This record gives sequence, structure tokens and C-alpha cells, in this order.
Amino acid sequence: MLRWLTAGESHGPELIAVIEGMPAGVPVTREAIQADMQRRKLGYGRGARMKFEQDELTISGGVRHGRTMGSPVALRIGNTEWPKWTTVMSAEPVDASELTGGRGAPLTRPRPGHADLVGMQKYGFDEARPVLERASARETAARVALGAVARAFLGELGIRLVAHTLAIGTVRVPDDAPLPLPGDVDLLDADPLRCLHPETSARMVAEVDDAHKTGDTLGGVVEVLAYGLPPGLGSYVHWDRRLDSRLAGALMGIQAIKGVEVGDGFQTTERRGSAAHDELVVGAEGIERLSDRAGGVEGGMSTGTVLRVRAGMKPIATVPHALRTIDVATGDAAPAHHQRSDVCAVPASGVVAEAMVALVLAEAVLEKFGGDAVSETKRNLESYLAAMPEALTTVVSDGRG
Ligand SMILES: Cc1cc2nc3c(=O)[nH]c(=O)nc-3n(C[C@H](O)[C@H](O)[C@H](O)COP(=O)(O)O)c2cc1C
Ligand SMILES: C=C(O[C@@H]1CC(C(=O)O)=C[C@@H](OP(=O)(O)O)[C@H]1O)C(=O)O
Repeated sequence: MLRWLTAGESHGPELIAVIEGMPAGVPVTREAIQADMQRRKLGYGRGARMKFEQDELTISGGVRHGRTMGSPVALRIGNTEWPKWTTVMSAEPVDASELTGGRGAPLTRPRPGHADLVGMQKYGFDEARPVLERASARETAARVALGAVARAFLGELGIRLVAHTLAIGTVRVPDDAPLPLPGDVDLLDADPLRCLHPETSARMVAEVDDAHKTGDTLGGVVEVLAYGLPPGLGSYVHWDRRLDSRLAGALMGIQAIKGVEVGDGFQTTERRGSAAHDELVVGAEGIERLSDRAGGVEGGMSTGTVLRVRAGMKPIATVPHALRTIDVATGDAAPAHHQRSDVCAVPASGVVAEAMVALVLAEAVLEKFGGDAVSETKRNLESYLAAMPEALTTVVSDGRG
């Protein structure tokens, strides 16, 4: 069983992440995790905070000499901005007089579209600070750190992931553009929007500029691809064991994600059955699918073809051209609170989505193949594939072709 948790607030001293159930022998280094966290900070349209705040990673447990030991992997991500927040976010009680102005001023004008108002109602707060501190997507730095460990584990089994930006607002990569391969990650990271289609990327930049100029914000769509999966991860036997259900839950669990598609998703609903599925033929190396509309999942199980899932992000709620709200301290109409914000965080969401998919796949792999050491997981996976009757063998796409 693989389980993981994160803790920590947006302006607290640090984020904490723990993953339990990772086999021994997985290569994990501070440098590799830090590199993934750095990728999450990229993207045209991110706010100033991404530039001045640094993620300071410490591996506090579970790793020795660059390899996991089978014990819980514990990670700390220190926040270099903490010295500015020691009073506002102090764990110890502070005097009310210390919280009167600046950062300490009560946030009583909840932002429509953020967690502010309902969080106050639910947890009994009279201002939004304690709500937004945890609702904030700052927490996704911890998920990306855990996802880096999951990705390293999957990498040992030949499973490789890549995420890219498919749309920013209404600007979308053409349907016939080639899919990114795992080897394209550096190219994607070098693009301002993490988009592999240069013409579309340039239009996306213009779209972000326009939203910025008009005091507005943007959402979009990201896609995650996983290459090298064996058939049979997940199961059709129960709803909560379906791989697509678990992927959808994990992706919807990312702040601001409002829709998930597997494969061609909603587009499939517009097709007739004769043009909606992936027909099977016998090829040189076994059974092949003539198309990949299903996105690598049939019956809640991986098919062994490329896994393709998409997540749709709503526009950022902290709109500079502030939305109408109520000041809950006075009951009067007021503009929503706004200090600074991302204009667009879709490219970062792609990196987070990749981490979430890696965590779900790592869990599904361990459920099927087990293993206290990654070498054992690998042996079990190989023997499962070797024992597959020839008449049932499909070609696994490793993303090299
Ligand atoms: C990477 C990332 C960055 C985000 N940056 C902001 C931001 O700067 N301002 C903002 O209001 N929301 C931002 N959000 C979205 C909010 O966290 C999210 O809308 C909020 O937690 C409410 O949750 P919901 O949108 O799922 O209802 C970001 C989300 C992600 C994934
Ligand atoms: C800090 C991060 O993202 C933050 C997520 C976020 C939100 O409301 O989700 C709001 C912004 O923070 P602030 O309101 O303090 O400017 C983002 O910068 C991060 O991704 O590391």
C-alpha cells in the first residue's frame, strides 16, 4: 500500500510531505526533487512570488546514499519568505495589537471563486487568512516533491511521464499536433507556456499579456501522458479500483481543476460507436490498436498503450480587476481582497498534474506487483508480462518511437 500526506501553510515556515510504502532501492536525490519543484515555478503569467520565494528542500528520512530504504520518505520544503510572516503565521499565540496592519490585517472581503467564504463558514473563522493559507496551491510544491519520488520509482520500471499545456483560455493546440514524448521535457520546460507547438505558444503568450493588461486572469487545459505502462493496472471489478476513477479524483484534487478527461473524453460523446473506439488488429509483435481514442484505459484498467488524461483549470480567482463581494466585518458591498496573484498558472498545473498521475500510477503498480525492493517489483512485472499467452499479448508503447 502506498500512502502520502502533506502539511503546512502557504506562508508558514515550511511544507512537510511524507510518503509511506515506497520500495527500497529507488534512486532519490535532493537535486532531482528540487529540479521538479523548480519546473513547477515556471510558466508565463505566474506572479512575482515565484521569483523571490525559494523552495529549500531537506530529505529528512527514508533515503540513504541516494536510494530509498523502504521506510517512509519524509521531505521538508522550507520557505525563504518565512521571516516576513513569523508574527502573522506564528504557531504560538500573539497579541492582537501585533496583527493590526499590513500582512496581519484581517481579510474580511472573501474572493469569489476561492475557498475564503465557505472556509470561514465551515471552520468558524471571522476572516479568510486561516482558510487561504491551506487552500493555496503553495501546497502543490509538496505534491510535486512526492511525485518526483513516485516518478523515480516508475522510471525504474520503464514507465515515463510527460505533461504539456493544451490550451490557455480559448487558444488551443491543434488536434492533429504530435503528442509530446518523455524526451521532450526539456523542450517543454524551455517554452514559456510548456507548449510544444510554437505557433500556439506565441498566441498563448499574447493571450496572457492581454489578460494581464486588462486586469484579468486565465485558465486552460493540461494533458499528462504516461508511456511504458503494462496492461492491467486498476480493475473493472469495483468502482474505487478503476484506474480512470482514481486518476480523475487525483486530478480534481488539484486546486482550481474543474474537469478531467480520459483520452478523447467529451469529444468521444459526439461520435458514433463505429468511430469512437480503438479497433484491434494483429501486428508483427502482437495485438495492436488502430487508434488511441480511449487514452490507454479500458474497463478501468491500463491497456498498455499511452495513457492520456487531461485536466481543465478555471481562471485564477484573485482577479486584479477585483470582483464584487461583501465585507463580512461590516456587511457592506466591497471589492474582493487582492494583493498580488498569478494571471495564469496553467503550465504549473501541468507539472502538478504529472506528479498526481505519477502517485496514482505508483500506487496501482504496487497494488498489482508488490515488492519491498524495486528489483522485486520489476521481477514481478516482467514475469507477469512473460506469462501472458501469446494470443493476448499487446505492444507496450515506451515513447521512444
Ligand atoms: C499552481 C497553481 C497556482 C495558483 N495560483 C493562484 C493565485 O495566484 N491566485 C488565486 O486566487 N488562485 C490560485 N490558484 C487557484 C486556487 O488555489 C484555487 O482556486 C482555490 O484553492 C480554490 O479552490 P477551487 O478553485 O478548486 O475551488 C492556483 C492554483 C494552482 C494549481
Ligand atoms: C505560492 C504559490 O502559489 C500561490 C497560490 C495561490 C493560491 O491562492 O492558490 C496564491 C498565490 O499566493 P499569494 O496570494 O501569496 O501571492 C500564489 O503565489 C506556489 O505555487 O508556490
